[in-house]
Parts: sequence; structure tokens; C-alpha cells
Amino acid sequence: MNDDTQNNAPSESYPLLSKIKGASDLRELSQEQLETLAQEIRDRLINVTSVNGGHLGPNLGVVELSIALHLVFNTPQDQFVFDTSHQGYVHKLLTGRNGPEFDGIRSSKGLSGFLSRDESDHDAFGAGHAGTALSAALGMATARDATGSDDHVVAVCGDAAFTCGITMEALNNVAESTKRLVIILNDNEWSIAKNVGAISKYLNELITNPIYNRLHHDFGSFLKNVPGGDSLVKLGKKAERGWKSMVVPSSLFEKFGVRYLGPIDGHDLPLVTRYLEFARESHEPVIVHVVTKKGKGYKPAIDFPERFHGTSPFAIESGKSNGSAKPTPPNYQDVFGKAMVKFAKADTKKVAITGAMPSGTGLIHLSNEVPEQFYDVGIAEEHAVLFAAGMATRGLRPVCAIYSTFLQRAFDQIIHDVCLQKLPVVFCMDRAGLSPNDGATHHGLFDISYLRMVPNLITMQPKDEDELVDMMQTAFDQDLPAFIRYPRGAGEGVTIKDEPKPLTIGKAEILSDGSDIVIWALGPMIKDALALKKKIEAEDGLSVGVINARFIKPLDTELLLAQAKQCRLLVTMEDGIRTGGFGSLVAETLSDEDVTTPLVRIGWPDEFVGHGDSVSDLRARHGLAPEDMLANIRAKLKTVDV
Ligand SMILES: Cc1ncc(C[n+]2csc(CCOP(=O)(O)OP(=O)(O)O)c2C)c(N)n1
Ligand SMILES: CC(=O)[C@@H](O)[C@H](O)COP(=O)(O)O
Ligand SMILES: [Mg+2]
Repeated sequence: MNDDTQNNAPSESYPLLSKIKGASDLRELSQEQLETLAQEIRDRLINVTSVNGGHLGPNLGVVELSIALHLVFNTPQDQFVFDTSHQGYVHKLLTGRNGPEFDGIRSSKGLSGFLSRDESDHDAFGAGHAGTALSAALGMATARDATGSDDHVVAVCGDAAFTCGITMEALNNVAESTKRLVIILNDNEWSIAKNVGAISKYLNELITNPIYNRLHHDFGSFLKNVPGGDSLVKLGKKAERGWKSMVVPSSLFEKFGVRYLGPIDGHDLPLVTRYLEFARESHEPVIVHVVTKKGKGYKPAIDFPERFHGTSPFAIESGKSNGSAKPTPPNYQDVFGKAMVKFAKADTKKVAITGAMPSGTGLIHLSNEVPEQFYDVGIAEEHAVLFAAGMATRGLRPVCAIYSTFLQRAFDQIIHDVCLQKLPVVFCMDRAGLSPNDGATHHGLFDISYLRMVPNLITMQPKDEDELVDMMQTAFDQDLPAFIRYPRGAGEGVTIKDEPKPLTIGKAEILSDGSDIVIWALGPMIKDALALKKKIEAEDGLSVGVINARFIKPLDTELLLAQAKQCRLLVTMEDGIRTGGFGSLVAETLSDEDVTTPLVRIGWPDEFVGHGDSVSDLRARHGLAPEDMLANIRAKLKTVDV
């Protein structure tokens, strides 16, 4: 597929790509063969992600860049650090991972969708959260200098990575830390949504400013037209740079002591290669600004860059998702987003903030319908939370819609700025629980534990999408920081009331009574609890109660203790890590009251959970399949007199 307009199915054969085991194989190819290889890589990316889903758009945009990187540098001796590393598929293909493991990327049988040190020596640094590459690469370069090595370190950063605070913290430190660091700014003007903020506008100026471009590129010929300029040209590059800095506004990067090269066409393989060769020999930190097109080579991905940033499986010919256009039941993110629209329309003080993820959080609905109450602050979760805290001091009711895993970035802001000052910020944490295909960097398994220890907050989890809206109302009706956690994907298919009904803070819901065993479950685990009840009552002849815990903090201690004193066995079930989780809270509560009722805590073990095909697949692989949970309960029953 040679241009962006054709839509026919990509080739299924990859004669050149199948011969590439490493950089040396690349260097044997002619320029023409390299262009053919680029096409084969695009075909492979499209074919595999059409089945598995994945980050097709970002990877199509870095095909030439990745080839050039491996032509010029030698991994693993030289080290590449990809920011977020969702755009690392091409790097994987070029470093010996083009077999069945690539066909299964992001699934149980295949590669991670991100770089991982455990996966390959060519993956110098793992990632999944944005904004880490420059900092880590700077650490590597500084360590290299300190140990007298002479390999190269290259940070590959997207334009939106520069909206991250950590990236700017690292940029501030580059010139003082090392003389040799190559930074690639892969500028496609997109984050997941369109990139935002002053940095994005500035980068766009660099790309579009004709003066800067022409002068910057062709300063030598410019000098020839200036009296005395000729003699300066003879003085060579150093003089040129001196002159240029007077005539051409030096870039922000040069102000930070980093030599700026570009902007160049990131799809012109020979040009990118030449610039990387120059950067490799540079004796000062250098940033190469490459301009790329997200989705290059596949028209649907170019036309819909946000959808193809991280796509679900799709039909190649049409680009249409294989899933139903309108997922039934609706995804939690859309229930949240539409409810937020209603709340915002009813009260101008209710606003919502995203960190560069309007679609994923569902705030796209608010952005479309009530844009004046919608804020996208870029990939800047720490700022998002502080920004909300500031808003709350002025009477606004801000909602931070940030995935559970990405909210980890703002843990200090939660403690130090929001809860210590009791500011009524509402946090809607989607992707609480598993994000199966994304894996360890994206599962939301820690928020119950990391929030439990913070005073002055409320944490709750709904049993279904109707209760999510009730919990939003509950959060708005009180004045403490409030956190609502809910899973990735579809709800339970219940009807959502027109008018939400606020809940009584700290009160759980008895779904069914039981005198032998009582199960306290959170969110999607309630379904599993009801299934266990049915099985145990039918097969073990015991009576099982099920409680929708609803509130993690404050826990419904009154009901818990009353039930613990009359039942034989308590069980907790949470889609979070067991360590310090909901079950730990229940155990501590029983212990504080000297209640000795035996307790089984069902949750994720104290380990990182990798990527997999689905929630049930990962549960089965980590001893959390329904039969495992039943066996766990039965094993405990043997030790108590029931
Ligand atoms: C801390 C954090 N917040 C949000 C995300 C979600 N996310 C993944 S990639 C991405 C956009 C990255 O844009 P850019 O760096 O420009 O790379 P591109 O996809 O354009 O190649 C975002 C917001 C994340 N991975 N990490
Ligand atoms: C790379 C990244 O962090 C995002 O693209 C993330 O993969 C989105 O996850 P969802 O698909 O769950 O929105
Ligand atoms: Mg980008």
C-alpha cells in the first residue's frame, strides 16, 4: 500500500522483513529495498493489529524513523528509550521479534504492547506511562559518562510527551548532566486526541514558520546574500551558528542547552538517516525534530487518528471496528461521560478535567456538548489534580477523570493538596481493575490500597452503571474529596434512572442474607459472589449472604461487625491487589474489635500482572478463576466448624 489513499488489503508476505534479524541485515539493503521494507512493515502492522487491536496509528508513523534509528545505531550496545513505548512495535520487528510472538502481540501468547526489559536486551527501558523516556535516557547517558563507556543513548519522545512535567524536568537537567544525548522529537501533532497547550502550539510554529524553516535550513546561502556573509561562511559551522542565533530565533531547546535540528520530514528515510548520523557524532546534547503523520500508509488511521491511536480489531478494507458500533451495554466511560454532561448542564460550577484522554474517559461527550466546562490539560495528571484543587477553592466542583493507573502519577497532589485541605474534588477512575491487553503498566490494581491510607476522603465502587451515576451524585452532595472507581468496558446492562439517587455515605447494600457465609464484594466481583453463593448453597448446603460493599472508605463497619458476629465465615472480593486492599481493611476492622470470625480475602496477589487476552484469562492465570475462588473458600471451611 504505497500511498495514503489506497485501501486495499496489505500484502500477507514479507520477504525482506522476514530476513531482518538485526541492524546488520538492514545495512545490507539498498535504498530501494529499504523503502520496500518500510511497506512490508506497514503491511505487517495493519494485518496484526486488525486481528489483535493495538497502537496502529503511532506505529505506522514511526516506520522510517525506527528503520533509520537501527541503521545508524547499534542496539543493545546503544540504548533506545521510547516514551510510553506504545510506538515500539517496529523496533520489535527490527530486533528479532517478527515471529508468532508478534502475531500474538498484546495477547496471552504474544509480546507486550510496550517495551519491556524482560522481553529483549534491545528494550533498554520499559514503559507504558508517558513522559518517562527523557529522564531515564538522561540517567543512562550520565551513568555511561561516569563509567567511561562510549555507547549512544537515544530518547524517542512524542510531541505529547513534552506536555508531561517529567519530560520538562529532564530537559532542564540535560545540559548540566551530559554532553552526549540524542533526543528524537517525533512530532505528529497528536496525543491520543489532538495535542494541546503552549508546547504543542510552539512546536507547530517551528514546523510552519517559513522564516525559521528557510533560515534554519539554508543559512549558508542566506549568509552569501548578506554583506560580509561570505567570509563568515568560510569561518565554518561555529560562526554560522553564532550568526544564526542572532538572526534566527533560537529554539526553546537551545535555550535549554540542547542543539535543535529540524524540523525534517520524518518519512524521508535518507534524510532522517543523515540527521541521525549527524546527531550521533554530536558532542553536545541534540534534539532532532522529525515531523511524522500518525497512521501514515493506512487511510482510515490517517482520517481517524484518535480512534486508531489504540484500535480494537477492525476490518482492513473499511477500517471499521469489528465490535458493534454502539457497545451494548454501554461502556462505563460513556455512562460517566453522558452523566457528566447532565450534571454540567444543570450546574455551571461542575467542570471536568482530562489528562489528554477525552475519548477513553468519556469526557468527549462533555467536550462536544458543554465545551466551556471541559478541560484537557495534556498528559499532566499531577497538574490536573492541582488545577482541580485550585478550582475547588473558588467554588467550582471539578471532576478529574483519570484512569486508576495514571492517577498514580498524582499521589502527592491527592494527599498534600486535595485531602489535607479537604477540597471537594471528585475523581472518576476508569480502568480500575484489569486492562488485559495493556498489561502491568495499565492495570488499575493499586488504587484501593493507595487511597485507603489517606485521611479526609471517600472511596466507592458501584455494582453497575446506574449506581455509578448515583455515586457521582453522592460525591457532589458532600464536601470531601471523593473517588469513584469502575472497570474498563461494558456495564451490567441495567437501566439508568433519569434522576440519580444519592447514597448514604458509608452504608453497604445487602443483596442477600446468609447465616453461614457472608461475602462482601466490590463492583464486578459482585457477579462472581452471586455465582459462588448459588454454587455453595446448592453443593455445600450452606447459606450464603452477599453484600454490595459500595464504600471502601468509610467502610460500613456497623453492618460488617454485626454480620461477623453471627456468621461462620467472612469473604471479601475485590478487583485490586490484596496487599492493603479492601480485604485488609476488613481484617484490620475485625482485629480492632477483637472479632475472630475467619476471613478469606479474594483479590490480586502481591505481584505484577502481565498482559493477556481478557479478564477471565488473566484471572485463571493468577488463581482467581471461579473454581479457584470456590476452592479457596472450601479450604477455609474445612478449618472452621460450619
Ligand atoms: C501518564 C500517562 N497518561 C496518559 C497516558 C495515555 N497515553 C498513552 S499514549 C498517549 C499520547 C502520546 O502522544 P505522543 O507522545 O505524542 O505519542 P504518539 O502517540 O503521538 O506517537 C497518551 C495520552 C499514558 N500512557 N501515560
Ligand atoms: C498507550 C496508552 O496508555 C493508551 O493508549 C492506553 O493503551 C489506552 O487504554 P484504553 O484502550 O483502555 O483506553
Ligand atoms: Mg504525538
